[in-house]
Amino acid sequence: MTSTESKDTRAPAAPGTVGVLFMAYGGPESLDDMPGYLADIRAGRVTPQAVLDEITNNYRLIGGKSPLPEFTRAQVDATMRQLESLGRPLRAYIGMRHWSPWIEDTVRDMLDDGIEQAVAIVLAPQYSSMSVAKYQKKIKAGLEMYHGHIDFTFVDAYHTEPGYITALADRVRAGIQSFPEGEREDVHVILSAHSLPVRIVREGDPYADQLHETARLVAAQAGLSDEQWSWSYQSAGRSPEPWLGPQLDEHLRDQAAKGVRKVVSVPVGFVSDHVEILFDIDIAAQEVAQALGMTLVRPPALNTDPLFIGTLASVIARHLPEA
Ligand SMILES: C=CC1=C(C)c2cc3[nH]c(cc4nc(cc5[nH]c(cc1n2)c(C)c5CCC(=O)O)C(CCC(=O)O)=C4C)c(C)c3C=C
Ligand SMILES: [Fe+2]
Ligand SMILES: [Fe+2]
Repeated sequence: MTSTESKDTRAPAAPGTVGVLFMAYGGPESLDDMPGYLADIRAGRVTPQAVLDEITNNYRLIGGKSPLPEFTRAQVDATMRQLESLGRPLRAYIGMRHWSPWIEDTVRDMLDDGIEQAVAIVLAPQYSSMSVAKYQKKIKAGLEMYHGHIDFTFVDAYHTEPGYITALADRVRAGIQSFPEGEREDVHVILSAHSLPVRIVREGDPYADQLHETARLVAAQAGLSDEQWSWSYQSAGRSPEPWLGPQLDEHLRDQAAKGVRKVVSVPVGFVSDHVEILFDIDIAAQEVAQALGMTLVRPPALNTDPLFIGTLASVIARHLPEA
């Protein structure tokens, strides 16, 4: 069954069918969704009007909605097609953390379908108490809310999976090759990911370490020397406490001060196009780079790259209960 099949037309699952629950951040499907979407992300705290206006405008500039739900559905369908070769009865489900289809509602659908065993994976390769752990808590909340039991196996992280690393290294190489041959030696690669409050990492969160591990593997596989690449965070939230840095805009300024004029930007923590790439890099960071006299190239996001889809399929296959 594909991820797009409607709940109304879905038959009960055959006995022994294993549910595969793909979870993603969620995104507004129109500008009207913005206040509700932000209220959920901000856990009900009122979003100041200026912040709401700014973020709404960012979405307007990338087409008035988040492309994340569509890319998520495409990733899920492609992964399930690969998993068909296992010859096992599997059924795909999608649950979003901050927008519909909400994880809790999807868990209810799984219970209604008679699913008893399931694998849950987040479309984010690095584990954090602020991301993956929160998705997993929502599954537990759904089971409590609907008074059911499903034996879930959780995928916590897959940040060193070879297919994922190769797909990113391919992007680094493609970005460098987009410059004329004689200029490629001067290209600097910036690998980045969503920032997190410093406090969370000080409390022992593995997110930053896992990101650095991913980045080192990607740089090594792309054959970059230590001078040819650097690390940056991006998309820090608008809260007063310190977030992990350097932020992409200040990092670009530092690199420009060192004489860098050609940049390849590869966000490694995001697996599909959404506002943190399409606005934060393609518009905001691009503007900073241009003002600094830099050329910034951002290769395509992973989306349905076969290497990445193969990674998802293999990670899920390894977490399936014994047949
Ligand atoms: C590991 C941590 C986080 C990841 C990964 C992440 C991905 C991610 N975020 C957005 C969009 C928004 N995030 C916002 C706030 C926000 N994000 C995180 C953490 C991660 N996000 C935190 C801790 C916060 C702060 C929440 C709070 O209590 O205020 C926001 C709100 C506006 C803002 O503060 O900038 C948006 C929008 C996407 C699309 C995404 C990856 C798919
Ligand atoms: Fe976020
Ligand atoms: Fe964010």
